[in-house]
Amino acid sequence: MENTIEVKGMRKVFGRNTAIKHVSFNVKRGEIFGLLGPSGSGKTTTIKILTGELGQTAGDVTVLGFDSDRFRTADFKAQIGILSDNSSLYERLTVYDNLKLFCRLYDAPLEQIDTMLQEVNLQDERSKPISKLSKGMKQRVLLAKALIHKPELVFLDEPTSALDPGNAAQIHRGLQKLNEAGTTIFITTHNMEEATVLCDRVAFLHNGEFQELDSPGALRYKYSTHAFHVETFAGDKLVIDNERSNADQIKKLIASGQVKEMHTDNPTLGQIFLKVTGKELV
Ligand SMILES: Nc1ncnc2c1ncn2[C@@H]1O[C@H](COP(=O)(O)OP(=O)(O)OP(=O)(O)O)[C@@H](O)[C@H]1O
Repeated sequence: MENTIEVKGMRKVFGRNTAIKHVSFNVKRGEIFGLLGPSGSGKTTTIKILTGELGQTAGDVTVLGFDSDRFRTADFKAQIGILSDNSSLYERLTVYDNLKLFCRLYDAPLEQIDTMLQEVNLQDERSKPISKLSKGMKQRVLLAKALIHKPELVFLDEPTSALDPGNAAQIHRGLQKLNEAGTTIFITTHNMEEATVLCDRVAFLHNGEFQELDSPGALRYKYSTHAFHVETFAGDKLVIDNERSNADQIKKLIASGQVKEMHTDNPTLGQIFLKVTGKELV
């Protein structure tokens, strides 16, 4: 199976509100796929459809070879992990006991618990009840819960939104490791840096449709003016088009030893999103 997720003409209507107008895409096996969009653009709705929590109004949705009418089966659930707003924990039980429960539920070996606690940097909290944890710590337990049964495909809805940069970076490293081991990851985020660092491909969701779908690098190249921005030690700032006819000028500048900084102007994903949709990604 080349594609882990296949979506054709997906549409979702809530009463008079069309949350997803018409969306088609594939997620390749082993890929980290990022869905980017501002609040209310339909990211959570998309994850809910792909995980069987909501039915689509129209369109064909296949995940891990299962058609959407089989998303509620235990077989399907055993192969996916989900971290979303709806994920919950038993507040009075300890971190360890929570994860033990989920291990039992999914028939996962208990040894997985300590490995997972290490991955999410919560070894010291293993005997604390959930009610005594910070929001960021709870989020990390939820992540451990989503991954405890080693699912083939993981859906992460804004996984690092409650985390400080240090913990977010650690989670990113953990997700990269997980992905290197073969897990496909579908992630939604507002965080452009997160998307740039983590995702093989990203889609921009706006007004219920995809506006762009490509790798962060390809999008940054596509929206670049390809000009060199040069700053000299004397404080002069030059913009030189990346043209063969400017090669001599660039050569001379470098030879003069006066170049303090030189870079191309590849825009950030946030800037591209704003350009494409006219909206900030917040
Ligand atoms: N159960 C529901 N009933 C009615 N409308 C809904 C329901 N769930 C979502 N919507 C609407 O669908 C649209 C998309 O919402 P969704 O939660 O998918 O956005 P989102 O991109 O995940 O936003 P956020 O980043 O704020 O979580 C919104 O207009 C929302 O009000």
